[in-house]
Amino acid sequence: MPYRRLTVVVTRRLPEVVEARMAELFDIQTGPEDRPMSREELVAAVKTAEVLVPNLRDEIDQSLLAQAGPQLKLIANYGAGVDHIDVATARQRGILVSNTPDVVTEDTADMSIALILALLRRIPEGLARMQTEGWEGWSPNALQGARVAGKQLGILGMGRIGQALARRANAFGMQVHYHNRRRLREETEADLKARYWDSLDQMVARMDVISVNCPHTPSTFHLLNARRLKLMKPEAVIVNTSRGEVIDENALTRMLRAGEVAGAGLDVFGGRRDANPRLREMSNVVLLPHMGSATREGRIEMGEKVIINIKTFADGHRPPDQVVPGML
Ligand SMILES: NC(=O)C1=CN([C@@H]2O[C@H](COP(=O)(O)OP(=O)(O)OC[C@H]3O[C@@H](n4cnc5c(N)ncnc54)[C@H](O)[C@@H]3O)[C@@H](O)[C@H]2O)C=CC1
Ligand SMILES: O=C(O)C(=O)CO
Repeated sequence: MPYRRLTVVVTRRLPEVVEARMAELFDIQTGPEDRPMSREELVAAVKTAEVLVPNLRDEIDQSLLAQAGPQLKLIANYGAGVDHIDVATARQRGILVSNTPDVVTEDTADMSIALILALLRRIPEGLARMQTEGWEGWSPNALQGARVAGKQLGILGMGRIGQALARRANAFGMQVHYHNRRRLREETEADLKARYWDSLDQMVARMDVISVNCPHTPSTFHLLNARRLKLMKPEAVIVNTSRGEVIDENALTRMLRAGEVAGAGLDVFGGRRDANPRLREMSNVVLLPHMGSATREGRIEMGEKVIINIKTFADGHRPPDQVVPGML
């Protein structure tokens, strides 16, 4: 039987090589400009697409899915996190959801470790000083940071990225701890030299660095709320490359201002909006514009994953990276 080309709507421009390969395999539609789709455009997309390729900027919620036509069968997300997609509603409507894990793991773990180094070693302050004042010469008391080796790192969410971070932290001589929905196998723990904490509170209270690496789900929303953040040692810092919603950002901002938390390195912000403006004013805060997985290689591999998920589905099989409710 000849292969029927699926109608695939891609909500945002992807790397050229990915779009070119998609165009060979599918009937693809992308906007002429590189900008997020408006709500009206998204509604039009779910009415015509057999496969929708959204990204984390697109809110694929219940009301959008209610307007989807019966032809929509797969949402092949360009990205690992799927907290912008109502996976349960999609399932009820017989729409499969897939994502792009693994290919974002190493790059995002690099960014977590980069934020840890930046904070502990005060790299942004050094950069800013060079840019504004230039170098005034070496001084024993200038810009003393904290030694990375020997610090206790607590990883919240020991999945793919959490484990890749643990390996990096080992190489830097940090002591690795973790809290996860499920405890890892003994051999994996030994391999990662990681100590498991059943109690998140107890782990938070003892760490020098906390790294957030769990997905945003109903059970992780504000998992690090004001009460838990208050348990942190005042000299401890926190980094987040997962999703902003896992931390109560307003509580964190207040505590950073009050000196109750020593520093924060944030790649992600609640609701995927801009960071609290107060955070921008603080020298002990490092903000990045959600660039944890942003490498040329990674963005192409994410596209390749999307293609494999669609192609496998088109061939009558389940996409290899299918996401089901409750899985994350
Ligand atoms: N900043 C960036 O550019 C990127 C951010 N991400 C974010 O990182 C997240 C994690 O990615 P992966 O490591 O690939 O996911 P993963 O699914 O491999 O690992 C997540 C871990 O969190 C754990 N977890 C889930 N709920 C929990 C809870 N309530 N308490 C404790 N642990 C819990 C899971 O058991 C799992 O071990 C993604 O969901 C995404 O939001 C992913 C890629 C790039
Ligand atoms: O994949 C994700 O979830 C991201 O945040 C961007 O790569």
